[in-house]
Amino acid sequence: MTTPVRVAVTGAAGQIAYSLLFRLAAGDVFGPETPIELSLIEIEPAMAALEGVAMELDDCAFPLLRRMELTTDLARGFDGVNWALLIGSVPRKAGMERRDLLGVNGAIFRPQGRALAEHAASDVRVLVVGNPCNTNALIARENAREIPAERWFSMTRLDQNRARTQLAQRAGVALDEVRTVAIWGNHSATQVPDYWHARIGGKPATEVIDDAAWFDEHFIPTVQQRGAAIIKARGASSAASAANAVIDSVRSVIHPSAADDWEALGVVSAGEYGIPEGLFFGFPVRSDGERVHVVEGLDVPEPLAARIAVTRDELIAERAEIGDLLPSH
Ligand SMILES: NC(=O)C1=CN([C@@H]2O[C@H](COP(=O)(O)OP(=O)(O)OC[C@H]3O[C@@H](n4cnc5c(N)ncnc54)[C@H](O)[C@@H]3O)[C@@H](O)[C@H]2O)C=CC1
Ligand SMILES: O=C([O-])CC(=O)C(=O)O
Repeated sequence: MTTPVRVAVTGAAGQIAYSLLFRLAAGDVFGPETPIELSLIEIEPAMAALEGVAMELDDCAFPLLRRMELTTDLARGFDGVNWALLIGSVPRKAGMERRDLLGVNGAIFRPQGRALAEHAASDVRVLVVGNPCNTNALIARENAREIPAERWFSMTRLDQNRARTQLAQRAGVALDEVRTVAIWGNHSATQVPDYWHARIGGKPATEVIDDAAWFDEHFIPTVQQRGAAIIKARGASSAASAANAVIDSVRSVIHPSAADDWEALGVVSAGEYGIPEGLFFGFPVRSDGERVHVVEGLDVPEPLAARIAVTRDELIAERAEIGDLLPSH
């Protein structure tokens, strides 16, 4: 029998988790042969709601779901986990930028980093979703340096999915015609949805969509501002699409990438494309099914370089704000 995968989900009674957990337990991420043990982590006021979610999971009678642990205790919650999906945190409201959440959310990720280093399985991989996700990931990782850099990710996949859909709709083609869409930098309004390298039906997107102004004036701002547009329309931040992006992110790490495509993930910079080492930066990445690598050697035209510099500087500024959450303090 296949060994069960043990997955911790923080914020397990929240909106994103409510769209995620049922798909995880159904096998959408690790496949129909892999049993799953869920470690559902919440804060005390949400434990009653979490009991309700767990009852619903029970009531689905998922054959793959072997065990559930419901806890507020990080040592218990992260014990032996192979994956940690760090979602639990406060979402922004209309009028806020994600970075405005650093004060309230940043402190969550320091003890979580420590507990992961002390209790998780030796092969643990961590995906940070709670915003601002790149810098929250930095806080967790800096407090858990025992976990190798290549096992940490922050989520930019929702931006990539948004970008692919915008391109497919504008070109009037099926989604799987759209390939090699990169998201550079921060999961914020400075992110760079990259149309320069995107391909549609095997050709450069800029050849297929013969409307140069559309890319800068519509495509980039639409993707950068999509989260805010959803908050305005729904009165709450994106949840089902975020959960879907969590599933896509994990799958893109554990499965080899398609030969003619790449994925979007925030990873720890090793200095690629001149990004300072240690920052969590959205890059185009490829996986061999075990390990994720940044796609290197892409030409970076000047307008793209200028935009990458803006999002890089924002991440440097965010890092400067969280000094007291780093381990030397
Ligand atoms: N990276 C991305 O692409 C996206 C990130 N997000 C972010 O994901 C986060 C969660 O969003 P939602 O699920 O909609 O929020 P939500 O408010 O519905 O749920 C958050 C849950 O986290 C729990 N929580 C708070 N502090 C916690 C802690 N210290 N430990 C464990 N659980 C804790 C809360 O009790 C709540 O149940 C937000 O920060 C949001 O901005 C949302 C969409 C996309
Ligand atoms: O915009 C937000 O606050 C939630 C989020 O990260 C997204 O939808 O991309």
